[in-house]
Formats: sequence, C-alpha cells, structure tokens
Amino acid sequence: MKGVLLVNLGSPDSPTAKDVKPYLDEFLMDERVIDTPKWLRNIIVRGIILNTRPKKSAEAYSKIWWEEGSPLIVISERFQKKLQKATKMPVALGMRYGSMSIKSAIQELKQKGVDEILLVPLYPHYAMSSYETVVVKAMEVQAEHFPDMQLTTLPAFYKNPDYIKVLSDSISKGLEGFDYDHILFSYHGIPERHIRKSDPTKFHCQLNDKCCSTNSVAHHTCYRHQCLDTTALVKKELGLDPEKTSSSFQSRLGSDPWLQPFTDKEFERLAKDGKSNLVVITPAFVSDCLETLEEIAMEGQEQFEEAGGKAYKHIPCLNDNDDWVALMAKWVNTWEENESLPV
Ligand SMILES: C=CC1=C(C)c2cc3[nH]c(cc4nc(cc5[nH]c(cc1n2)c(C)c5CCC(=O)O)C(CCC(=O)O)=C4C)c(C)c3C=C
Ligand SMILES: [Fe+2]
Ligand SMILES: [Fe+2]
Repeated sequence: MKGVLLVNLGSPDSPTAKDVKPYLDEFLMDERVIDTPKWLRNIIVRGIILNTRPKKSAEAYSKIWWEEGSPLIVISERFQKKLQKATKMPVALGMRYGSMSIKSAIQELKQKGVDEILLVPLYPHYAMSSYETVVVKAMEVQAEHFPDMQLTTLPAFYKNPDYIKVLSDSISKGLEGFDYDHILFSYHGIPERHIRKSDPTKFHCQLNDKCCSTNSVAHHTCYRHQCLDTTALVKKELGLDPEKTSSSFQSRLGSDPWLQPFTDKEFERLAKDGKSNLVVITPAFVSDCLETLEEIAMEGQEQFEEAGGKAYKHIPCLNDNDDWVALMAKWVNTWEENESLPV
C-alpha cells in the first residue's frame, strides 16, 4: 500500500534555552547546514554558537509560541490532518530535527501497511540545508531501518503553475484593503558557497542577474534563481508593477557571504526611498514559523518603522489554506493512481 510522509524542519520542545540548545545542536551540527569539516563545525557550533544563541533564540520563540505549541509544528499538524481527509492513503508527519522524528513517522506508516512512500519535503525550493537534508536523512533511515520500504520524493515545486496560482491567490487575498507602495518577497538566505556546492544541475551559478537555467539543460536552477523564479511567476500571475516589487534574503548567520540583498537592509532602503506602506511575503516557507512570525512580522515591522516607514503588513504563509491542501491532495492522489509527479 502507498502512503505519504510530510517532513518539515522541526522546532524545540519548548521556548526555553534548555530545550532550544539540543535542538540547535542537532540542526547546526548537520553537515548540510554548517558545511565545514566536522572538527571545525564542532568548534563553531559547540564552542561558539551554543554558548549564547539558545538564550537569545528562546526569547524569540517565547514571543511567537502558541498555547498548543510551536506554530510550525501546530500548523504542520493541521495540514497533515486536512490532507489525511483528502486522500485514502495514510499520511504521516515527521520533522528533520527535534521531536517527531522521520523514523517514527515511517514506523507509523509501516504499521498501517504502507510499503511505498511519497516523501514530501515541505519546502518549495531546493537548498542543501532544507530540501536536500530531508531527502538524505529519509534515505538513510529507510536504508538502515526499513530496507523493504520504497521511497519516492516530490520534486521542489517553486515554479509549478498550480502552486503559483494558489500562492498568488493567497497573496491577492492578503493585499485586500491594504494600499501598498511595495511588495517585498523575503526568502530564507543561505551562504553563497551553498549555491555552488548543492546545485542539483551541477551547473555553477555565477550569482548574477542572468538566470543559471539558461545555461542548463535541466529543469531546476540554483536556490537563488529558484527563489527569483517564484517572484517572477507570482508577479506575472498577479500582474504586479515591477517597480513595486523586489526580492531579498533573510536570517543570515555567521560572517561568510550570504545571498543578497539582505531583508533587513531592504527595509531601510525601501523606507528611505519613500515607500511608506510595505507588504512582505515569505514564500520560502510553507508554514509560518519563528523566521516569519518573529523576524519578519515583529522585528521587520519595527525596523521598517524606525527607518521611516508608516504601514506594514506580513501576509501569512500558505499554512493549512484549503486550496493548498487541495493542491497537495491532487499531487499525492495522482502519484497514487499512476506514479506521476508534478513538474
Ligand atoms: C526555508 C528553508 C530554510 C533554509 C534554506 C534554511 C537554511 C538555514 N537556516 C540556518 C539557521 C537557522 N534557521 C533557523 C530557523 C528556521 N529555518 C527554517 C528554514 C530554513 N533554513 C525554518 C522554517 C526555521 C524556523 C524553525 C521554527 O521552529 O519555527 C534557526 C533557529 C532559530 C534561530 O536561532 O534563529 C537557525 C539557527 C542556517 C545556518 C541555514 C543555512 C546554512
Ligand atoms: Fe533556517
Ligand atoms: Fe543561479
């Protein structure tokens, strides 16, 4: 029997430094996140970052934590329950880091009689530190604990026309009643080095304006150009004025070069350029989380207003939006019927 395994990033068990520390340890010790040799990663993570970051992160998590738990986990569970109602196959949810492991989610599917899984990394774009690490981890768990289980992976859907339509509709709804001067598409940043290292086409992007896909025979471009593709397609779908939109990259960590422009610098630039009313959307995330609810919706508003901006709105991620659930149901049900996957 076929089944679906949804995988998101994961969160600490509670917004305390005690629980944030082991979560960050697992996350940042991932060789696809901090991609240095292990001895150096140990020094960077355990010798430096984990001394101060857990307290700071716990304070940030406390600001966005819900009564039911971490927003990312709660939203992912709501999505899983709705998807379960829209398909005959068992649907399980696992997290790459922290509690709710991928192993226990596969175990749950196995107990329900599943021997063929569609793995759905809950990320629209392919980055070594998000999509790829989920796939590699699931394959490792499968090989070690479930050798008879078949695993197929849903491709990154950042430019799938149905996804662009659902995303655009939700943005269009969020724009209602807000007289904006500018829409900023803010994506999670990554170190520039990762672009070269993890390009699934093995074509090495030059990080310039020319899309690397024009030089590549494959369907996928690098993470940066995938993000810019999503922006371009939403702009086209909604007929947005190019003068009133731009893309940026948030959440940088450490002093290596990360993708630019940085979202926080964009807040300042836009306010200084006289854009008083700003809308921010965060299409690298399918569910709202620390990075959207605290960094963008709270901190971002403060930064923009301090720089002179007047009105600010963050449009929520797709979360458990019914159209988004229906689209995922269409993808998984089509795979169940005839093995075909969306492009
Ligand atoms: C959207 C995909 C993501 C990519 C790509 C990504 C890369 C990446 N992240 C860090 C460091 C941190 N990220 C943190 C939180 C976080 N990151 C993502 C997604 C991507 N990260 C999400 C959904 C979240 C929120 C989790 C939640 O519980 O809500 C954090 C933890 C919080 C903090 O201390 O700020 C860190 C650290 C790196 C280094 C990286 C690429 C190299
Ligand atoms: Fe992150
Ligand atoms: Fe590129």
